Amino acid sequence: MGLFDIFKRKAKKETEATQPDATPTVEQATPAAAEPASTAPETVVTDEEQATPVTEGMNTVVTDATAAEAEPIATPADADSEEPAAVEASVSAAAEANDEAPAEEVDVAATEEPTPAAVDNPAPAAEVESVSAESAPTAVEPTVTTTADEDDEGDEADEASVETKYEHGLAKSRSGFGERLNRFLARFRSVDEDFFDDLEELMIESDVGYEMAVKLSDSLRDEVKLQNAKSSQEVSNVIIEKMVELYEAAGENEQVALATAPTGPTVIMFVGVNGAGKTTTIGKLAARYKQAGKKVLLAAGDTFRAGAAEQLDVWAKRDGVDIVTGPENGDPAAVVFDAVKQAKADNYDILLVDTAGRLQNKVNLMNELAKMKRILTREIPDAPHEVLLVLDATTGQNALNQAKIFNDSTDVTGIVLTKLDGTARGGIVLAIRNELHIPVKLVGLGEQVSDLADFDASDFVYGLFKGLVKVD
Ligand SMILES: Nc1nc2c(ncn2[C@@H]2O[C@H](COP(=O)(O)OP(=O)(O)OP(=O)(O)O)[C@@H](O)[C@H]2O)c(=O)[nH]1
Repeated sequence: MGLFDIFKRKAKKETEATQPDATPTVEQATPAAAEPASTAPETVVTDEEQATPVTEGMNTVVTDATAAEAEPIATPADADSEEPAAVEASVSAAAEANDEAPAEEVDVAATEEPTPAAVDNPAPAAEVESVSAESAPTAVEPTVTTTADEDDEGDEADEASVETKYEHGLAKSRSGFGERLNRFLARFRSVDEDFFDDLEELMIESDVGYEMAVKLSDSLRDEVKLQNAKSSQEVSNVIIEKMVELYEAAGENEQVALATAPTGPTVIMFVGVNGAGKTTTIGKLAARYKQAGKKVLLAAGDTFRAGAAEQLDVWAKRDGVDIVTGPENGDPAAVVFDAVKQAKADNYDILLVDTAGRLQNKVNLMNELAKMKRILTREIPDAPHEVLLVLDATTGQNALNQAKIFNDSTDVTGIVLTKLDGTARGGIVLAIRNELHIPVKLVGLGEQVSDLADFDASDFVYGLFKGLVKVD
């Protein structure tokens, strides 16, 4: 679906939602007020005086009062609060880009794969903890039960709540992008080489990646479409429209829905560096499955980081799901083995496997992940059904480098992009699609249990550009 279709559909839904009855109100009768609140300015930038003045260190002003109210523009301090993405070659180095510096590095190669005997009798290694829903603390989100009659209404409400999550979660990116776009448009005089240089800079600052930035400016150059764009609003629309076109083209045939096992437990393995949000994502996803009536088991496969199993245990209790843990510094493969056995024997629907996030080098990482996968596959031939790489969106290009390393180590089937709410550069989604061709399947839009959403390209695009695109 094209950019303007998305915006028209969403704007229509919003209008319907805000105008429940057909009786025109005084506000509706006024053309200006009938305009969606998100409407971006139609500023014709023709000379110095008319250009929106942008001063480093000051808030950029959106010239249209309505848009300014709806979309407060981030201060440069906000937008620039993230460290410039450093290019790191090793997994350890990439892990250091995260705020939380884990204490230890573990040489997994030194850890023996469990011998068949050990695997057959791994009793001392792991501990299965059953958490009854009654004894568990109340989950952050209330369980919603619906009758069949309420299903349609429920679906609409769910859809609306997902859209709202995206809108709120992407507020920082939207204002960051808006601020950069305003700065760019303030400099816009004519479509010349400086224009394309500035455009590439704008895109790179927004984390869309160098390749995507160049692709975008090249395709705009080719089309010379911008030659006809007279106002800053038209220029802005053309740029965003082209970006969405390239984004959609790069994602053809991507399967974004999470895979499920045809029979038996669905096994999902989570990989990624420490601090990316693996545990939190597992906790959020477990809550979601539990609410959908599934029997869920967690495997605390990160035995190396002190406190990792405890952190997952807190989520298990909160969600009212079961967990298999092992001793600290024990063999994670033994935990995985116990968990998959348990999942099969006790008819669990879902097994979510946490893994270590920090290993000494790529070879160790590869060995460790391969070992876990082998154990899962031995017990359930088509498992793991998903290997989800958890990436922290605030680490920008570093997240891309991590993705390349992990993808070399194990076949990643999808990406969970966390902390999108914490970045002013949501363009990372475009870079991932363009450079990695691994589908983003889930997005983290906050720290609460409900702040996890299936990735939806339309909701994402709307959340990112709302207020910057004008639909006639
Ligand atoms: N704002 C925000 N914070 C998040 C999100 N996902 C995770 N976090 C936070 O990120 C921090 C790290 O998350 P964890 O789940 O512990 O990360 P991890 O990858 O499991 O890290 P290790 O346990 O060290 O391997 C926590 O403070 C989480 O609350 C998100 O989508 N948005």
